[in-house]
This record gives sequence, structure tokens and C-alpha cells, in this order.
Amino acid sequence: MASKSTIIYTKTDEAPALATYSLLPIIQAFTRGTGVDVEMRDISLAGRIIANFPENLTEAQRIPDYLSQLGELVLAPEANIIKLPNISASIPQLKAAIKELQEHGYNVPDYPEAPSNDEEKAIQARYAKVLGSAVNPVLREGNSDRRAPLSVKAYAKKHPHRMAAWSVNSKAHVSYMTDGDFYGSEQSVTVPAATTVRIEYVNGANEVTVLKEKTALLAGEVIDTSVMNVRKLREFYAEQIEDAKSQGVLFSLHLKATMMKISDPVMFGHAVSVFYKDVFDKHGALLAELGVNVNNGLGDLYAKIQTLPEDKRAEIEADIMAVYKTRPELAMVDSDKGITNLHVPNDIIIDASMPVVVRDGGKMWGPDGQLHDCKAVIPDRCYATMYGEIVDDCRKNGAFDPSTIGSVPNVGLMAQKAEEYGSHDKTFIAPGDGVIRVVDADGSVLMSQKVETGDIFRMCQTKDAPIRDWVKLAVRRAKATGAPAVFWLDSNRAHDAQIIAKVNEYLKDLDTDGVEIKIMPPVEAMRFTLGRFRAGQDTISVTGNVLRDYLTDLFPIIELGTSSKMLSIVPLLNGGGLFETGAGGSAPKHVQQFQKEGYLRWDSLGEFLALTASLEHLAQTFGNPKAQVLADTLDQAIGKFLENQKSPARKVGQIDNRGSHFYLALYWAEALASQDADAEMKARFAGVAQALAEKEELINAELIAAQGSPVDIGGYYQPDDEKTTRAMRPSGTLNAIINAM
Ligand SMILES: NC(=O)C1=CN([C@@H]2O[C@H](COP(=O)(O)OP(=O)(O)OC[C@H]3O[C@@H](n4cnc5c(N)ncnc54)[C@H](OP(=O)(O)O)[C@@H]3O)[C@@H](O)[C@H]2O)C=CC1
Ligand SMILES: O=C(O)CCC(=O)C(=O)O
Ligand SMILES: [Mg+2]
Repeated sequence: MASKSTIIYTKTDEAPALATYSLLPIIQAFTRGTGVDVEMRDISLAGRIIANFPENLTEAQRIPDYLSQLGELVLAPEANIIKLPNISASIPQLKAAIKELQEHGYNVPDYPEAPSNDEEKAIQARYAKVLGSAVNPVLREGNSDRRAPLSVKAYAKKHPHRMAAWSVNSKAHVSYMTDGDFYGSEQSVTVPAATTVRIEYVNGANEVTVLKEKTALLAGEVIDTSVMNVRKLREFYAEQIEDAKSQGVLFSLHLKATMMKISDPVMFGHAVSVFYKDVFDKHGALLAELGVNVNNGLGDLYAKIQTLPEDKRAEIEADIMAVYKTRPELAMVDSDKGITNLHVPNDIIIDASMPVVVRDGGKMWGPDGQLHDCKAVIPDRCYATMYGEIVDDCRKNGAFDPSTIGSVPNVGLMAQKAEEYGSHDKTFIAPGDGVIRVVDADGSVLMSQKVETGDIFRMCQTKDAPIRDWVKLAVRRAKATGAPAVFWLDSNRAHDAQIIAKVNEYLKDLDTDGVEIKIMPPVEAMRFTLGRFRAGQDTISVTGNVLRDYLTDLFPIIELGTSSKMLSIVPLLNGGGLFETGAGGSAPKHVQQFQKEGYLRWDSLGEFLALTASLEHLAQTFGNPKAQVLADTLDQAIGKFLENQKSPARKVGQIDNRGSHFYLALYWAEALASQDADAEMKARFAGVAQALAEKEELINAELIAAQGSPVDIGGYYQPDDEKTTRAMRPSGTLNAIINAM
């Protein structure tokens, strides 16, 4: 396990993993001899699959269960982790990763989609630990503090990114259910003392089936239950499909099937089977026989009908094409390849997809490869209404101007799997009509929800200590910035009502002198925040976990063009630090471009910012002055990096991720050579700075020469180390300088 001055740097997936091959050697070279060790831990999707099946693998193939180890480390005060974005895998992605590992000679088992015996059930249970958002909830043992650093915000104002115009006649809008959703059914209680509860289903004949035997609760913990009525959900989808058709707008669906890995794939699946109803009406029995799972998208149907005789397969494919004649056009992911919003559940993910609708003037890509007004379907009212508000605001007031708008940082409640984050093992599909209820250890029924067959029941839990910490963090940020802090809480939501009571109570214990604090339901909070935003004023959003996720992509994408430039800190409850690299994800499109044309447009600014915060935390916690020098000089280097516009561009022939790392190294070495706080470091880095500066032209030439043709990295989920190192470190001149440090 890590020693006190160790920074753990995570190996993850896709674009950030590629960037790591280039950036980590530079970081390790710069920290050498300073008492700071930077060690890598593999928590990639492939690494986590491997870690869960050691007995199937050779000694050389095995990877320790680093995620569990880090899950323990975050409880310790010395924790210092730089966490890069990772894939939260949908089932199609998990299957693809397994297939790739098998092709690489790893004897990991197939994913049993419909386990038929105990052995298969055990395998599925092991894979469940790898599926979906399986990393972040384990590491986020603290609440979330995400904001645009002042230098980054100033840069964005000076160099505003392009925002598409909004027309007052735009037909873009957000559609949500009016009843039968999670919002409408929520119940919530706060338990006064520690206890355990049982979740059980009771059918019409009063027969009880236990769904989850025991859930331990701490004193003061808030629990809530809610139900999505799927009959009403399907009616809603059908109406919205018709409405999109009659309005002539694209139909789009925005869910979080990756993070909300149990409930949202089911909601996604209902959209697929309603949209392609004619196909399922006609071929339902055959498709069921083939094991088609609509929750995995239409892509699953296409994959499974490949085994059919040619004429049958062609008939089904023709019936799919016929659907498009009667339905509205779908929002597209890749119109050239005919990949729609409903193809897989992980292509359009709400936190990243809705901000792009706002950025692009209310439009999404249509089947013709052009942008069109869209209907954004977000079934549950808990969070949909605030998106409705921002879309309406843009239609009324036009596009936001990044050169003048304010900033909306976020303080998010997420520690210890707060709210929906911890609901996965308490989400059930109702086996029949009846009730699902939560029963206390003493036999009293705490909550009872009416369900119909197939309904989605969800229970969440939110511990008291994280809530106290979150309120404290909000006040701290408001004091530090002078910006008002708005708690986005809706007293009409049962869960929020419980949280509001706690917020009001805990605020009394804090020094709130001179701090403006408000509590508003999401729609009003959005209205209030946007008014200030357009006037160039900053407003802190203080939210639960889901709004944390949504707002920390939404506002950064409007303000900065991408959420990857955010400072994203998780002050761990026990004193350690988790430093996330931006607020965005692992950018799969960037990998496609890299493989096709040897150009990586991934911006590592999030890594730079996280590293600065991590070094600073280490310096202050363990009194390491060299780490403070590294942090201060890195901060200066980032300033110069922004000023000189050394972020990756987008096209071959221009600076890419690798070139941006070179400039960071150059500026960091120059700043170290110019400081006077540490003479030894000053002397050591003088030579490095000089060598890098002298070779600037040659290094750039070598880096640009590596672009422009396809790159083979030997795998997508498990790239080959040697091939990827070669691809990501193509400048012999730069490597020689870094390796000699
Ligand atoms: N913290 C975490 O671990 C998170 C993980 N994820 C995971 O990431 C994957 C992809 O999610 P997705 O919804 O596509 O969202 P992403 O944020 O990964 O990507 C959406 C778009 O944002 C832009 N972008 C994101 N990061 C960068 C960057 N560093 N530099 C430049 N541009 C960037 C890119 O735009 P453009 O194409 O215009 O360049 C990219 O195509 C999923 O598997 C998801 O589960 C998602 C969020 C957080
Ligand atoms: O854990 C996940 O699946 C995604 C997390 C995310 O999007 C975020 O924290 O912003
Ligand atoms: Mg997010």
C-alpha cells in the first residue's frame, strides 16, 4: 500500500489512458528526487475484469484488485489519488472488452446474459462488480468540489469558443412525464437510530418475496423509495414519438444508463421496443428466442439476428427500415454508419449530451448528417425540468456568450454512495402487481410502494455525515468566493424535504456571516442562476449527486467549451485527497480519430490541474517543501500554457495531446529553473529547461511527423504497452531528455 508521499495515478481507459502513456513519464521524471513517488494503478475496465478472475489466468496475466485496494486507501488520511475518467461499461461494452481479452489469450469467461445455473449466476455476479459506474462510487469517499479555475475561466472569456445561435422559433424542447415517474412516487424517511431494513415484494395473494434481506442504516440516515410505472412510461414514449413526428423534430432520448446501471437500461429498453413496436409485434417470439435484450439497444438485435438464415434476417432488417418511414427521425450518433440514439445505451449519456443540445442551438445530428431541432425526452421529472428551463431560456434570450457569462461551480453531495449512486443493489423490477415495501428490523413498514409487473422500484440511502460535510463545504466555498450558494432542493420531493430539514439544521452550527444562502427547487434555481449567469455573475450550485453530475458538464461546456478543463476535487472525509481530472469522461471519439489518423485531440488540462492540487495537498499535509515548489511552478507553467495556447487543436498537422505535454514540460522546467525557493531544484531543472528549449523545433517536427496515418495500438480496451508507448512517445529527442532526468 502507498507510503505517505505517494501519489497514485490511475490507469483508466480510452483517451485519458492514451494520454497517460505520454504524460506520466514526464510527471515521474519531474518528481524524481523530491520525495514524491507517483505510482500507477490499473483500474481500467480490462484491468478490473482481469482482477476479478485470477483463477482463470496465468501468473503473468494476473492484475491485483487495485480498485479494492484504492477503495481502502481513500479511507486513510494519507490518500492522494489522481483519478482519470474511466469507462462505466454498458453490457455491450463489457462483452466487447471480454471478447478482446479472450483474443489476447486471457481465459476470462463469457458474460452470461441469462444465467441458467449457479455457476453462470456466480460469473454474472462477479461481472456485476465491473459493470457500469463501478469505480467512481468506490473512490468518492468525499463530496464533490468542481469549479473552473480563475485562470481557465479568464482564458475562456478572452478566447470564447463557438456557440451556435438560438432562434426564437426553435422547436427544441424537453419532454417529461406528468405522473407515474420516480418524482411522482417518491417517499422518504430519516431513521432516528441505527437499524437494518428488508425490502420485500407482496403480491395480490399477500405472499411475500424478500428482494433484499438486509440493508444496514446509520442513525440519521435518509432513505427513499420511488417507482417508475412502465405502463405509463411506454404510453409517454408513444405520445412523444407521435409528437416529434407531428412537430417535425428529431426524437432523442437522454438517460444515464452507465451510471444508473440497473434502472436506466430498462428505461432505455422500453424506448427501443416502443419505437420499433412494429418489428417487435411481428417478430417478438423469434427475437425472444434469440435472446435479444432491448435494454442493450437495437445493436443487440442486429448482432443476434446474424445467426438467422439470410432471408429471415433480411426480412427483419427490412421491417426495421420500414419503421423509419412511419416514425420521426431519430437523433444520430453516426449518421454515416446509421448508428442512432437507440443503438446502444452508452452513446448518448445525458450529462454530456444535453449541454451539447444547448451549445448547438437546440439541435442534434439527424439521419441526413445535418443539425435539426430536437425533442429531448427525459422521462423523470426529478431532473428533467431544469433542462426544460435552460432550453426555454435560450429560446427566449438567445445563446450564451462565453466572453461575458459568469461561472457556476458546484458543491455536490456524493460521499459514501449518496442518493441514486448507492441504489443499484436496491433496484428491482417488480415481479408482478402488488407492493414493494421497506420493513424495519422491528417489523414496522417504513415505506410501501404500489407496483405493476415490470415497474422499476428504486431505493436510495444518504448517510448523515456526508450531508453535514456537504453543507460545510458549501459554506466554505461561498465564504471563499463571495458568490451566493443555492441549494437545488425541491420541498415537493419527499427526499429533498428530508434533506432541506437537515440543511436548515446544520447551517445553524456554521458561521454564515456575510454568506448568501438560498434553497430553491431546480427550475427556480436554474432561473435564478441563469439570470446572474447572463449578467456575468457567479453562483454556486449546491446539489445532490445527480444534479452534481449534470450541472458540472452543463455549465463548464457552456463556459469553457468542455468540462475537461475543470478543477475537480474530492476532499475525502478522513482527510485524504482524490483529485479528478476534469468533469468529463473518457472521450471515445478521440480514440477513433487517433486510430484512424494518428491525431489525439484529448486535452490534458484536467490532469495538469489535478496534479497541481495533488502536489499542493501533499506538500501541506506532509510538510514537503519540494512538493510545494513543484505545485507552484506547475501552476505558473499552466498559466503560460494557456496564454500561449498550447492545448491540442483538432486536426492533423496541428499540435495534439503529445505536443501539449511537451510544452507543459518545457514551461514547468523553465518555471523550476527560475524559482529561488529550492536551489537544488533550480540547478537541476536549468539544464532540462535549456535542453527542451533548444530542441523545441526538432521535437515539434518529430511529434507532427508521427501524425497523419492510422495507428495500431494493439487493442481498444487493453492496448499493447509497447505499441502504445511507441505511438504516444514518438519524439526520440524529447524521450532522451525526459529519460535522462
Ligand atoms: N469520471 C469518470 O470516470 C467519467 C466517465 N465517463 C465515461 O466516459 C465515457 C464517455 O462518455 P461521454 O458521455 O461520451 O462523455 P465525454 O466527456 O467522454 O465525451 C464527450 C465529448 O466531450 C469532449 N471531451 C471530453 N473530454 C475531453 C478532453 N479531455 N479534451 C477534449 N475534449 C474532451 C469531446 O468533445 P469533441 O468530440 O468535440 O472533441 C468528447 O467527444 C463513458 O464510458 C462514460 O461512462 C463519463 C463521465 C465521467
Ligand atoms: O461514474 C460515472 O459513470 C460517470 C461519472 C460522471 O459522469 C461524473 O462524475 O461527472
Ligand atoms: Mg458527469
